[in-house]
Amino acid sequence: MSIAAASLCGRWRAVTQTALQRPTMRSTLFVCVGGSPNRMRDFAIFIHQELGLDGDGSDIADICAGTDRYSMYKAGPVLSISHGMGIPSISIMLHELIKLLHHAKCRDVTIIRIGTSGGIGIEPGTVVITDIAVDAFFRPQFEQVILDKVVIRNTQLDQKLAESLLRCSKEIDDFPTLIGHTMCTYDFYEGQGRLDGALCSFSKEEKCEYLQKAYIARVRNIEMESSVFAAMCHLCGLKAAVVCVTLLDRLQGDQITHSHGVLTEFQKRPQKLISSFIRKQLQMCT
Ligand SMILES: O=P(O)(O)O[C@H]1O[C@H](CO)[C@@H](O)[C@H]1O
Ligand SMILES: O=c1cc[nH]c(=O)[nH]1
Repeated sequence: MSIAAASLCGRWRAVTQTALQRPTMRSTLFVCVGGSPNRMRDFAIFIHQELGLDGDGSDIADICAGTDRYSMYKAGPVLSISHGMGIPSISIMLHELIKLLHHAKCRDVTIIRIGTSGGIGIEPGTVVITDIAVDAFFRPQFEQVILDKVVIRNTQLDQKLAESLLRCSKEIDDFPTLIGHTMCTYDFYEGQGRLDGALCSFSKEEKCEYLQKAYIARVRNIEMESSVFAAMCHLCGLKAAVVCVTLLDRLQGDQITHSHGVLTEFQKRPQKLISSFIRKQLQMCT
């Protein structure tokens, strides 16, 4: 365990056990993760208000304030944690989180990544619930190098949870939501077939051909964490989902051109869906 995680352990145990012991909340803990510390703070405040907890939540404290590697907030039975960008970053956070959940004896944990992504052939603003994460070759697997060996791990997410989330989205009906494959890459630019990075070694035609192949392989969005997230949660027996809004349609271009206001509203969509889902799970009225 890293120093950051070790110093958190006592506090974490108190935090998670309080959540588990709340009689009205039942023994359910929801962990929501996403790249940006600000987004995850906003989500913590939003869910605090949605759950009708005391106050407006604006004084919520970062449980991980001792490190700037990630932020963690607690609102009732919900933990909201940032993980940075990319597989190595989320993987470190998940190792530490899963150990802490274990030491705190947490049971019945549902973990959901709420993020952003690039869509393929779907309207920008669509929320994609991932059924399986695939790699850049459209294979449903995550390759973990351990010592000098490549270990292949399963990237299947919880199908029942994905279907429950889709049902929940139909009740909100404010924005399009679908279930599809999510491609997880190691890079935002060349790794996602962008022509506008500092380096680019392929033509527009090659890029279009690749993204069309992805669409045919049932990939509906691209992001950078889902495969290791799915693999680690699957191996550790955590019920997990990935719910990402698409900021653009990659078949139309590479640059995110919507206004700040539109993008802010898009980023709220997975949060609204997850809030509605959590409220239902806790059997609160919508
Ligand atoms: O919206 P978040 O959770 O930050 O995730 C997406 O955004 C980042 C790229 O801008 C990558 O980490 C990608 O997975
Ligand atoms: O195109 C995009 C948008 C958000 N995040 C990604 O990884 N890719």
